[in-house]
Amino acid sequence: MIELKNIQKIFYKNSSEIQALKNINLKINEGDIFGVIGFSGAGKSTLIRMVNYLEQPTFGEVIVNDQNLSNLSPQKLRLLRKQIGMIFQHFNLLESKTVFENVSIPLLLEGTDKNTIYTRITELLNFVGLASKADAYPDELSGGQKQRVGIARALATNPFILLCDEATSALDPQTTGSILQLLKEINKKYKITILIITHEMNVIREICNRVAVMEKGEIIEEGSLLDIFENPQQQTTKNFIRTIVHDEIPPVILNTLDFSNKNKLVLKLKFIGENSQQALLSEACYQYSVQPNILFANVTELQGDILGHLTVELNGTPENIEKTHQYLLQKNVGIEVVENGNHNNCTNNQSDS
Ligand SMILES: Nc1ncnc2c1ncn2[C@@H]1O[C@H](COP(=O)(O)OP(=O)(O)OP(=O)(O)O)[C@@H](O)[C@H]1O
Repeated sequence: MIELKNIQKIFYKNSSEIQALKNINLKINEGDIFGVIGFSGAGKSTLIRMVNYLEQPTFGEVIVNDQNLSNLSPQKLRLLRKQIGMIFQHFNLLESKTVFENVSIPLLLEGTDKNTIYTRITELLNFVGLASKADAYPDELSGGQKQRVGIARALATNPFILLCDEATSALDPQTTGSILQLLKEINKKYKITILIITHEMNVIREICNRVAVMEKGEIIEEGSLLDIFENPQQQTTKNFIRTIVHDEIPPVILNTLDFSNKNKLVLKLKFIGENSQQALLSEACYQYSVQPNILFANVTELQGDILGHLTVELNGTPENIEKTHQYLLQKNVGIEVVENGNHNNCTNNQSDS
C-alpha cells in the first residue's frame, strides 16, 4: 500500500545541510493503523509529508498503491493526492467559513455538483457527530469538534489513506480518546489505511497495530504493537513505553530490600496474554514452599492483549527459590533478577536496562 525505500531528505539552510531523514525503509500494509513515534525533531513530519509528496525525497522512492510517485505526471499526482486525506494538529480550518463550507472545500475544488456535495457533507457530518453544527463557525467549536471537522473534510473525497499529523496533540486526554475511537471506526467502516505520527505513546497504545520508533532521522525500531511493548530493544523505545507502563520498583520500597540475603530473591516478572491470567506465581511458590512478597504490580491493556508487570520478593531456601525461578522460566514468563536495585540480569526474553 505505502512503501518508503531508502529515503533520505536533506534540507539546505544558510549554506548548511540538515539531514532530516536517513535511509528510511518502511512498509505500511492495507488496513494498518500504523504509528510513527519520536521526539521533536526526529523527522516524523518530514516522513508523513513524503507519502502525499508535499515533501520530496532527496534520494529514494515513495511507492503508493504500486505507483512510484517520482514517475507521476503533475496531473496524476493531483489525482492520487485526492485519495490521500490529511488531518493536522492545529486543524487548519478556514475561520471565515462555516463547518459545512469547510468540509465542502475539497469537493468544490473537484467541481462536484451542489446536490452531491449536500448529500456527501450531510452524511459525513452525521458520521463525525456534527450534524447540528453545520452552520457554526470554527471559533464556536471546541478543539475536539474542530478536529472532527478536519476529519470530515479529509474524508470528503473518499480517500483510501488518511495521514494524521499529531492529530490529538492539542487535545485533552478525554477528547483525544474520542478522536482516536473515531479514527478506529474510520479504519474499520471505510477500510481506510491510517498513518499517524505522534510523540504520545498513549496514541500508539490505543489504536495502532504496527509501530515505528524514529530518532534523529532514522527508524530505530519497528514491530507489532505487542512486540514493541513486550520486548523493546532501544532505550528510546523503552523510555516512550515508560511514559504509560510503570514497571519500576518505587524507591521507597527499593530502599527496604536486602539484596545480600541468600534466602531472598527479587524478581521482576512480565506476563503476556494468557500467562497474565494464570496463577503461575502462586502455583510455583506453593509447589516449592516459597513465600512470595509482592512489591509492585501493574497491568496494561493493549487493544485486547494484557501486559502485566509484577515485582516479587521470594523468601525460602536458596534451592527452592532457584526451582521457583526455573519453573517460571519454563512457563515463558519474562524474568529479570533484581540485584542491588539494578534489574540487569536478564534470564528470559528481556533486555531491559
Ligand atoms: N523546511 C525545512 N527547512 C529546513 N529544515 C527543516 C525543514 N523541515 C524540517 N526541518 C528540519 O528537519 C528535522 C526534522 O524535522 P521534522 O519537523 O520532520 O521533525 P518532527 O519529528 O516532526 O518534529 P516535531 O514533532 O517538532 O514537528 C529538524 O531538524 C527540522 O529542523
